[in-house]
Amino acid sequence: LKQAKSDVIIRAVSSPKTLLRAKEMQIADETFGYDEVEKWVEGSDLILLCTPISVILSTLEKLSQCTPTHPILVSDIGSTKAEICKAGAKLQKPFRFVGSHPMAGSEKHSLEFNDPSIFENAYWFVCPPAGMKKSEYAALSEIIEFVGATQIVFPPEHHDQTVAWVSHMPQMASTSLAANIPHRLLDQGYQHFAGRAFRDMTRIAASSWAMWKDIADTNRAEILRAMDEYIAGLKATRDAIEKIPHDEELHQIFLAGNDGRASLFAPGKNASNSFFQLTVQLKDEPGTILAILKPLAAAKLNIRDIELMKVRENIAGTLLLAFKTEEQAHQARDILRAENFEVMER
Ligand SMILES: NC(=O)c1ccc[n+]([C@@H]2O[C@H](COP(=O)([O-])OP(=O)(O)OC[C@H]3O[C@@H](n4cnc5c(N)ncnc54)[C@H](O)[C@@H]3O)[C@@H](O)[C@H]2O)c1
Ligand SMILES: O=C(O)C(=O)C[C@]1(C(=O)O)C=C[C@@H](O)C=C1
Repeated sequence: LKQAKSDVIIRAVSSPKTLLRAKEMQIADETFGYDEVEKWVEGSDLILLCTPISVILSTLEKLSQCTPTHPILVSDIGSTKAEICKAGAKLQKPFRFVGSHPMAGSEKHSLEFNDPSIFENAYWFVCPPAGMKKSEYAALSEIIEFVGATQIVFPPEHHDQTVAWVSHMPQMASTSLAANIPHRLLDQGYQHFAGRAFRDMTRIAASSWAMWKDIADTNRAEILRAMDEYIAGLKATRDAIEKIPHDEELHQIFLAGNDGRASLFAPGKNASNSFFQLTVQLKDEPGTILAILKPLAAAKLNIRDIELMKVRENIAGTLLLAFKTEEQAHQARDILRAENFEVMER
């Protein structure tokens, strides 16, 4: 943001350790401690609250005690919206509040894991109160656009119902899976035999309790509903397996699963831009990723997404590359094949 808009002043509010690091990384112009509320409120145009939800709620309470001298747009990135928007609506002028939530993140935290491309092509929910004009939250929309995300305007309750299914329940499923590896496996060290499926499904089990306890607390009913639906589906799959060799029921569940997964990538309502993907087998030697990226950069091919797909730790694995157009993907495929890489289209 600083590079694109030199007149923007970024004020960071955090712990002394994080503020020091933010200064070193040149991502903050001014720094403030948590308790210096009056100081960081006065003179700000936009305040974006990025703490755990309970702290967003208590900060909104603190803001309501402040009397800044000019208009301030307040927003947040909390993963649930109904309760936060209700609290935000209580802020008086010159504050105005609009809730928001980027659908992108990571199980990792701290500045060291910052990823400037994390919001690229992600959806970013915005929940304005009834009657608020677009122009009143333009500063937030500008940030969303700047980081390459797509703004989706949604009512807060509708947001919470939706993300309960597509984000919160999957977190609970992942956590439950990782929390329940039976001792008969752990005691023998057999968890190390886990393939990519188990590793993919449990990546977010490494997520922070500080973040998720507040999500569970502020979207309890919807998470319970989504989990009940998921558990019923899991039970139906279990029961279908019991009926083998009369396995038509399981077959139908697999077909429905194929369709559900494919629906994530299908064009249609709310579909994000589709991508053309390649997989490249990595060679087990130093600099292999650079050897792939360098000729693509030289050909000015813009990689829209990149993922290191490892089957196990400590092996070379596969690199997944995504391009915006089929033509770019084909050009990349030909360049890499000429460099003797094994490339497949997905
Ligand atoms: N991680 C994700 O995938 C993700 C995605 C979208 C939205 N969110 C939301 O973003 C918010 C932050 O999550 P995160 O993953 O960035 O967590 P994080 O742990 O990386 O960052 C939380 C920040 O809040 C600060 N903080 C913690 N307690 C505080 C307190 N008492 N007073 C002031 N500051 C405090 C921490 O110092 C840290 O800088 C949450 O509300 C979460 O729901 C997270
Ligand atoms: O680490 C991840 O990929 C996440 O799960 C991030 C994720 C999600 O995609 O569900 C989790 C919670 C947030 O509110 C938004 C994003």
